[in-house]
Amino acid sequence: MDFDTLMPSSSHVPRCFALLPCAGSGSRAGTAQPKQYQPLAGLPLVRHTLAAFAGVARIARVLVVVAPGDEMLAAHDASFAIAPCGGATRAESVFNGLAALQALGAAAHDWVLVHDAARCLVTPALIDALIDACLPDAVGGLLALPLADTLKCADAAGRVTATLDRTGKWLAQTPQMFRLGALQAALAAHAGTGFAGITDEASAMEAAGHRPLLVRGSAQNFKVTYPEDFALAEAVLQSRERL
Ligand SMILES: Nc1ccn([C@@H]2O[C@H](COP(=O)(O)OP(=O)(O)OP(=O)(O)O)[C@@H](O)[C@H]2O)c(=O)n1
Ligand SMILES: C[C@](O)(CO)[C@H](O)COP(=O)(O)O
Repeated sequence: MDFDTLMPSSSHVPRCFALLPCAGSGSRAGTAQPKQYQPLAGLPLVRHTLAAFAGVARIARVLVVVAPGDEMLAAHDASFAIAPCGGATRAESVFNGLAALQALGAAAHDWVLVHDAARCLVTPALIDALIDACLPDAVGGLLALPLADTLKCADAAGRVTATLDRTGKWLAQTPQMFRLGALQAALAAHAGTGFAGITDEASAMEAAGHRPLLVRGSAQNFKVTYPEDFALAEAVLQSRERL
């Protein structure tokens, strides 16, 4: 175990923790190693994600969930903790990570910001905007973007069957910020089905009857998923260095 000890909250003021699921295989990325470790602007991709969270003063601790046996981040500094408890799905990795956060001293009333390790272009400003919007909220919420394009429905042959009304439709991003205890309970309800249909934290919270807050994210906060995404992510990082 690579857990650092964290003192339990000495007051009732909820703290903010970050939980980075980093245990995927990156099968759509076409890289030899999991995409989160692919070099990007001179650093493993996940290091850019970690750098963004390191720039947010209100984050008490960052926990990275990796696959069992994954040593890629083993030689790390004390700026984050690692839990080798990744599961078969993203939701299972998050669920296991929440228990690891509790073992580090996080409490049920603390906030958890769950963020894809693969969204390496998130910025401190975006994370702060989510925290600002969610701290006063009873439920919590997520970064997301209103659909910018016309939305089509397809058949199995790849032909359009309908054009859907995009009014009120958003693309979910991360971070997604909820109280640790509420998120844990919401996810636990799906453990028996292998978290079927739970593709993000908000979907678990919605299924539990909550209505998460949508906070406008950024097109730059995309998830590196396909081979062509690496060059785009690198170009964005390099453009920021020039600023
Ligand atoms: N069992 C899993 C699956 C995914 N993830 C993490 O969840 C994030 C978002 O998932 P996605 O982009 O779908 O990553 P992969 O599952 O790795 O990609 P693919 O579906 O292409 O295999 C990534 O940071 C990934 O490492 C995880 O921690 N545990
Ligand atoms: C959580 C997420 O980033 C929201 O868009 C996304 O759903 C994760 O990717 P996956 O392909 O569903 O694992």
